[in-house]
Amino acid sequence: MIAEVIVDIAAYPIDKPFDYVVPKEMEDIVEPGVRVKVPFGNRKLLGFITEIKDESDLNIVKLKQIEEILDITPVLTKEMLEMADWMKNHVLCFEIDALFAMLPSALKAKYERVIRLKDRSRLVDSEAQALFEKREAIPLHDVTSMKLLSILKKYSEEGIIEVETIVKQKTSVKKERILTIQSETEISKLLSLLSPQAKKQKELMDWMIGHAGEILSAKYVLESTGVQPAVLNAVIEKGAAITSMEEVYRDPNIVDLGDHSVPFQVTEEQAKVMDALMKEKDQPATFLLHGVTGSGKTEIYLQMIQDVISRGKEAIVLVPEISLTPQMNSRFKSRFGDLVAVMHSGLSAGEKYDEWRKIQRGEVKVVVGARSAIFAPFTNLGVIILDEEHESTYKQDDTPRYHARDIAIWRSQYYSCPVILGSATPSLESYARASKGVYRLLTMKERANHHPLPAVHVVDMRDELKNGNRSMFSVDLADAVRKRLERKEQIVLFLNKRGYSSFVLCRDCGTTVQCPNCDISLTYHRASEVLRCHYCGHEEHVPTNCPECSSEHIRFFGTGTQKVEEEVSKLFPGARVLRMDVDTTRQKGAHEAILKDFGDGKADILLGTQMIAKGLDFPNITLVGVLTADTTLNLSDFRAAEKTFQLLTQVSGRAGRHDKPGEVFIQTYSPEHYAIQHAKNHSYEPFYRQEMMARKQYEYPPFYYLTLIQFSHEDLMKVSEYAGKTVEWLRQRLSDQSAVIGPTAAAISRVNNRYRYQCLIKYKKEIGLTETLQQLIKMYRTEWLKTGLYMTIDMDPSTIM
Ligand SMILES: Nc1ncnc2c1ncn2[C@@H]1O[C@H](COP(=O)(O)OP(=O)(O)OP(=O)(O)O)[C@@H](O)[C@H]1O
Ligand SMILES: [Zn+2]
Ligand SMILES: [Zn+2]
Repeated sequence: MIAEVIVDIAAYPIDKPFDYVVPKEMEDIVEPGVRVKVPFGNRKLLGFITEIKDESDLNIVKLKQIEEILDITPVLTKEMLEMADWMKNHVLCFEIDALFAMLPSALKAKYERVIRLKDRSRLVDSEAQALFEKREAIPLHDVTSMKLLSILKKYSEEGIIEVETIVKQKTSVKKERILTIQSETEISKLLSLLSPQAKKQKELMDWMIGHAGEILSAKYVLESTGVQPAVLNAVIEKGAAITSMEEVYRDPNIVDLGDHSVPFQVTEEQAKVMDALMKEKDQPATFLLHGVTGSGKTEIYLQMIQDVISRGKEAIVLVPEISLTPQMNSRFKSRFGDLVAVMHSGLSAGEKYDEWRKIQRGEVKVVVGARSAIFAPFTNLGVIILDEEHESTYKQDDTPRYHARDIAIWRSQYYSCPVILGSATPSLESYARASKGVYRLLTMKERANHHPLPAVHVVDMRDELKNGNRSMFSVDLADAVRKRLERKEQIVLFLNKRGYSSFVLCRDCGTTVQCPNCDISLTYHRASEVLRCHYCGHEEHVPTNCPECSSEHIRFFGTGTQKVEEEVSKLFPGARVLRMDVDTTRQKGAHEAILKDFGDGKADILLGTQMIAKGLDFPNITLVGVLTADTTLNLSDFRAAEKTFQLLTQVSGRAGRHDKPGEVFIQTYSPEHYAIQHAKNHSYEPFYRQEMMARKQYEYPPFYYLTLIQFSHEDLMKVSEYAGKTVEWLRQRLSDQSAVIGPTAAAISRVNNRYRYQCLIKYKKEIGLTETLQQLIKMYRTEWLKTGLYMTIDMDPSTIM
């Protein structure tokens, strides 16, 4: 018996499975989707069995043997193996990269595997009985008899045993110090021996007498009594309590934001949409649900999923970045409870693996998660939903460079179930497809409560400057804020993008302080008084003199959220502000905590970046202020206008969602720009038409396809040489239907001391492009890589910067 194995060796020039001989005794156990350890050269590698066959085309004598089996039941389904086969050509990656993308990281390396006994009474084989005699769990590694392994495989399928992966977390398992307080008599005895100077210890022991015999966490004791840890330790040492470390259950933090647990009576528009969906609930159809902000798209998702669950099927819901939308989480949990798993980047490897297992075992029916949740190992999918489908986070910018939407559509065909792409501002691509009838367009033009969309005012900041207002608040916005503060209503202040916004500038010579490794300005962090590079992590102190001209007139410039916060406290003394940005949300659960506080009315103003633009649904928000609309507009990217329009529409949509009417102020230096004007009027379609004309004229998607090839090298000459070679090579091979543009230096021309170049292929139809690029990759991996060059190919770049 021969197994085809995809091995974990990404630097290899060719992407193909290798044949291995299956040792006789393993024959009953191996099957596609199982992980194995195999010899490769003089190394041992992790691999996946993709196929079992009787014979090899190669000389059997030369074939090596599988060395070890890591799973007794497959971790990859047949569907995943097929999907990987499709992905490697679709996104130009190696099959192994596709397979790894589908699994939680816990299964990517070789972690310890443990067989756990679940039902002793059904252990019938004497060998198995002997194995588990006196033990509930044994390392899989210890089972060397293949006969025994094949018995265990059968048990595992029948649910008598279970194989678990023990994940050794870098941060170690979450443990808490637990105290068992001694009896009253014991503590009284200790008290009598205490020296009279030890007042604090006496205080603590007195408190403990009131809690004699209780089991409490050390944290609780410290918080309740206010004593220092040293005092607690001294008392424990004397014997007033016994301590132990106990593991706390890993539970992805979901804050209950008080959501409806029963379905709403649908509105007329919602009912129409539901009807259309229900008619094709068994069809692999892709729907584009275009509904204005607050139209109740989430309610559609919830009711659709309710139906899917009632038919015994499963649902995947993707959200752009779940840690940014705790409200979504909370809504799904309150409707479906324990049937929901969550998957996002904020979870530890262990938590992710726990959630993944819940899905694989069929314990949950719904997964709500970020991009990679599209690979959730469900086997009976009934619907796949992408909320905010226009978001660029659905595209992975690293190998494998897949778009979750494409994977969703592939899976929907596999299971013959619908895909719902939802957005108030669909991507141009999706809307164009819907207009052509490739997707079904469903529209909701009204808010669920029939209230109007908020009134949007565009403020020309050039006029403010002319009138001598140098503040970042226009007179009108400042007035509006004051009114809300008086009326005790809530305000969202949105600062477009943090990155470039806060840098150090010399007022005499105009120099900005640059990263020594990258071609970009350093960002100023006020809290720690340092300059930091967001590309390579370089950090330095703020200089007192300009590095170029030595002038002392060097100061930070721009509008970071911290600076806005300071200005707010000056302009609106007494206003309570919550700031939500990368700095304030570093800690786990911080997003949820900030939103909960805001929802509970503990602040008047929520100030933040991109992460507050989406998904917020709070009744008391009546004013949204966009401090700087222009940042995204000025990006040298063909999607700049689209991104600006989307962002402004989304953030405006946070205002006036419930009974109180909303108002929005957009501050800009280019008020006449069509992206801003159409956002002001909430007019998606006119924006779409105008933007489509521009795309057509400049030959960009969705009229043309793009492939971006990027190069980097420590040596500037080398990188431009290889980029040039590639362009020549491609021009010789591609038809004259395609344009190869470049080579040019990338917008950020140096990162981490590597110079960056790129070229762009624009085409409408290019048969054989994939094969040509695969040849290019082979050439790169066999020859160019050795010279220190890196090359990446993106068949559907989300940006070309
Ligand atoms: N049929 C309904 N009856 C009453 N209230 C509803 C109904 N449907 C939705 N709502 C409420 O209307 C508000 C807006 O709905 P939802 O958040 O689902 O909108 P959305 O389309 O997802 O908006 P956005 O794109 O801005 O996130 C929510 O508070 C929701 O609870
Ligand atoms: Zn200077
Ligand atoms: Zn840098």
